[in-house]
Amino acid sequence: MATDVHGPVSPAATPVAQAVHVEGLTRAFDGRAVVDDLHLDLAPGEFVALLGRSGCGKSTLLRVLAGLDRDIDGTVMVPRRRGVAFQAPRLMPWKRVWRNVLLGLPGKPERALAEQALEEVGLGHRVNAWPKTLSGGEAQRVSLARALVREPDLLLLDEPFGALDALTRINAQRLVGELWQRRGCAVLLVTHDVEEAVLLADRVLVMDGGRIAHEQRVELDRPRELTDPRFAAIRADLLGRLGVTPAAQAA
Ligand SMILES: Nc1ncnc2c1ncn2[C@@H]1O[C@H](COP(=O)(O)OP(=O)(O)OP(=O)(O)O)[C@@H](O)[C@H]1O
Repeated sequence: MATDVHGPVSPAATPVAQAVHVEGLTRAFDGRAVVDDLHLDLAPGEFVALLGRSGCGKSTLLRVLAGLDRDIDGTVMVPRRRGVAFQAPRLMPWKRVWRNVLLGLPGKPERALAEQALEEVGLGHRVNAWPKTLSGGEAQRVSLARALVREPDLLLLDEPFGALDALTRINAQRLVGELWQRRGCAVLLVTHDVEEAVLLADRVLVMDGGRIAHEQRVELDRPRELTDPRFAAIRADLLGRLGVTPAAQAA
């Protein structure tokens, strides 16, 4: 796996067999460290969800891992092949769907690549559509196809289902779970939704104070059942760590 390194490489950070290796990462804005001496490793093919209160630095961390923000201290090692999808699909309205999927790829990529990726997200019939004719869920799937067309070893998802209605969201979650199992890439999913995190991830991280404050492995078989008491227990524990009281959970 070809690796990108941002920041100085410390002797300890020789290319370990990890999809992500972060050592002592700090990102400050106006003298305030939003990410503060953070350490993080993701194994190849591991699905990790990242939770945390609003403003705790999740998106900042994701942008650094995506290589969109390099104004950092510490060391970040990530695969060269990365795909990113954000809450807003960020499609270019003047380009047809297939061209949006190929956006930013080097050289002159074949249209067939976009068609394949769109097929994979269930949008084979929308290849020629204009973005404005897509539903919110479809636009989000185009954005996923754009991430997949890069054959990523690491998929970075920043609340990709945040703006979707409940039913579309459930379908999108299922799709991401299937894509992950088929592709075998590592995934880091930033979400506010504890249930979504426990449903999809091998490991759930809670960020607080600019660091990973808690880590929870989810060792339940897939597909996971919301009604499984073990699921409910993990969910309740994570909600508690996010400051949601048992009374509020029951409401
Ligand atoms: N470019 C920037 N300039 C100044 N401050 C910033 C910048 N980007 C982020 N911040 C600040 O960093 C903090 C963390 O922001 P970030 O978006 O990473 O949080 P988050 O955990 O993703 O929040 P949310 O869950 O609400 O999306 C916030 O206080 C935010 O205002």
